Amino acid sequence: MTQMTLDQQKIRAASDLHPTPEVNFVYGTAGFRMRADMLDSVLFKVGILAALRSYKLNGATIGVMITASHNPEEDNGAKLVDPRGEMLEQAWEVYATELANARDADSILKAVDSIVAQTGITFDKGANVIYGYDTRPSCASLVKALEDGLNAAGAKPTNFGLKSTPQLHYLVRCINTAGTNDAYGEPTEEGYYIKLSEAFKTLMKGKPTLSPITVDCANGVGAPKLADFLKYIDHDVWAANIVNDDINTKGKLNYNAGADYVKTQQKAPLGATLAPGERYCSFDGDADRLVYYYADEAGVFHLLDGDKIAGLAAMFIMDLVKSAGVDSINVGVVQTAYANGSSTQYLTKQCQVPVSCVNTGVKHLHHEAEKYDVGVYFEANGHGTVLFSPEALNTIKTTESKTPAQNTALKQLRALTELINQTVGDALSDMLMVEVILAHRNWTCQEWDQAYTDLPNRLVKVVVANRYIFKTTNAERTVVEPEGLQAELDAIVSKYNNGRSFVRASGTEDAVRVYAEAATRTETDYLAIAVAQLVYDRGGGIGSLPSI
Ligand SMILES: CC(=O)N[C@H]1[C@@H](OP(=O)(O)O)O[C@H](CO)[C@@H](O)[C@@H]1O
Ligand SMILES: [Mg+2]
Repeated sequence: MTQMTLDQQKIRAASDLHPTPEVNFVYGTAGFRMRADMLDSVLFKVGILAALRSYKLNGATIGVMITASHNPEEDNGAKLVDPRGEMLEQAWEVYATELANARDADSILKAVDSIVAQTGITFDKGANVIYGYDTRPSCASLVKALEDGLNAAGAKPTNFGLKSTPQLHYLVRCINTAGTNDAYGEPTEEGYYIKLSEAFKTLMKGKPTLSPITVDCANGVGAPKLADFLKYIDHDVWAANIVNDDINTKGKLNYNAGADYVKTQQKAPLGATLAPGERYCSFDGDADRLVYYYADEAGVFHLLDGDKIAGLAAMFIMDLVKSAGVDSINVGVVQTAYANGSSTQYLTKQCQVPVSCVNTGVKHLHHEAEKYDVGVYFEANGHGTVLFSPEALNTIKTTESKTPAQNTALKQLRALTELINQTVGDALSDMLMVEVILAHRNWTCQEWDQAYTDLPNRLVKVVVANRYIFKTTNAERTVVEPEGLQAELDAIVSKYNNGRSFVRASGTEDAVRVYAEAATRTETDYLAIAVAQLVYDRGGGIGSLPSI
């Protein structure tokens, strides 16, 4: 039944059951994320907010994903998903933060009223919210808090159960596009597997069978979901060994495993012994990030991160676009300042692909990627995807082939648009894309890695009294405050061959991040520590600094 207004009494009564602790909550880069035992009130309010967002959009289905991605098991979090499967519109992040910090029923109702007034919400079309959660033990009680919020605000809730983050994004888009020209797929988990597996099989047709890949699932939701996906693929076409698939033992989630661990530690996860010549990859805890790696003949570990995946994808798509005779489609790559300098050089100089650099955070990359016909975006940490514009999709769909070769290329391009999850970075879909490209190129990881050599790089965290005094511009590559800091930084950087360094306040941790790269490992370490020292001195550093 639809309603014309919110039931204030209901919200008041329910909010008494979810008291707000004295914590400053922020809807940040990745939604709300912190220790799970602090999040009960937050989830209750996320329920209210998701309902409001749906009312605002005339009953379009909104998603809520309960996860803390690669964070330790004791953390949890929540992110809202907009109707096309995208991240919540930025203006609403402010409302999320306001509501989360309203400490009693009166303040909650006041915050709700203010959101309703500011955004011009009407209630007559009702509200629909779907939600899913990862494998964390805290999810069960947080789901209850979320449901209380949804019910109090009069939304129709649908529990989709255990899901990877990208699966939830997929479902939201499918539900909202069902029955339109733009229908994204069957709004079920099975529909997701069918869409991906059919496209994958089309792309693998006639290509050499790859040796089985080993997939580290960080003991997270990716493990059962990948196992489910495998049921749709004939073992002779493609096979994967799943490691770190224990989602039931306490303390194992993300522990010394997963994409974030492999990227930051630059080593293989627990449970994977690298055999030279074989392929390995890691998902993160909610299966939206992916990195590859391998060992060379000498047993040395090599990482193929988001930058490498972006390069591989961009080159492949450019070639395919040419073979399909749709060269009018332009391909661009979007990176952040954390992209390795060698990757940017390779893309711009060697491949002649336009590259944009934007602020950290997937939403920034996603929006920039929408400006290209085909926008390939990846953070170095392995979160990313490829977006095809509606015009590009239309061209790919309607172009008629003149030769068998063109016909095959067009079919493959169409399948690629189905294989790639266009809503958000998706470890499973991205992995299948990489596997397809390696099969088409007949490449090993080592051959893929030959495109360029990463510059040695180092990421250092500096804890300071107040990280927000560090303000940046130029896609976070230039510091504007504290005044004069950039000049000092430049002076340091100029002493190193191929040196590059920048500093910015983290959006997810209470620290300033220092990134440095240079021609050699030693130079990189010295540069990183010198810049970290500068930040420490200017920012009133706390605790000890990492050493060389
Ligand atoms: C250097 C780095 O990896 N930063 C990460 C990290 O953001 P920070 O704002 O740097 O804390 O978490 C974000 C959310 O997961 C991710 O998008 C981003 O790439
Ligand atoms: Mg994640």
